Amino acid sequence: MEQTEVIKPQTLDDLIKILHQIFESDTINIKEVQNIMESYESNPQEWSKFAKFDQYRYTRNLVDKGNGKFNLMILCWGEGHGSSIHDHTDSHCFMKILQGQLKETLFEWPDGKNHGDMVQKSQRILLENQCAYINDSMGLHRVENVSHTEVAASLHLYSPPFQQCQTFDQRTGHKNTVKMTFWSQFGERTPFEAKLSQENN
Ligand SMILES: N[C@@H](CS(=O)O)C(=O)O
Ligand SMILES: [Fe+2]
Repeated sequence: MEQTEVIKPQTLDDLIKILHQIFESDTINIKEVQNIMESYESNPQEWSKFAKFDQYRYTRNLVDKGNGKFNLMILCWGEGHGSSIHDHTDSHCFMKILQGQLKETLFEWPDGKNHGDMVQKSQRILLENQCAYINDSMGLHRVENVSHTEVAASLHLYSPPFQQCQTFDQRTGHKNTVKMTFWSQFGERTPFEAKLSQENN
């Protein structure tokens, strides 16, 4: 049996250091990354400087550029906030819950024949410290903070990094390409000029 080393990151900085080491290699082991992200015990003192919320939409806050190999970001979800159905531009997507809970709904890619509702594959609630994984071969997803009383925060790693994705209309399967924006980068609010003509997904 293959032996996977279990390294427990002690802090968020420690986790980032370990991720840099892992992604130096050209081949990555999905389970290994997922396990390491999961074994970091979320400590808000370590990440609150990145967690900036907006009243209306979930925010994407860049934490680390992973030497060009990955983007690590914290997404902040107010009560009732959710994403549209979207893909991940052929990248790996790891998503760890830092605070609260998120509902993830998986959908099949529309096949262009059915013009009705998109086909839902599964649904689950992700709990604090859990780390989910998705890529385009597994389908599309929508993520939601369904709580009316609690906010949520999640740590996302995308490799390779990407700046746009496709969003899908649940009722028709029609798609749009959208640019993705950072609400903040390294703890600083993104200046207005840099955000012009960008949207959230
Ligand atoms: N993939 C989405 C967040 S999520 O709904 O998985 C994003 O990066 O904005
Ligand atoms: Fe996503």
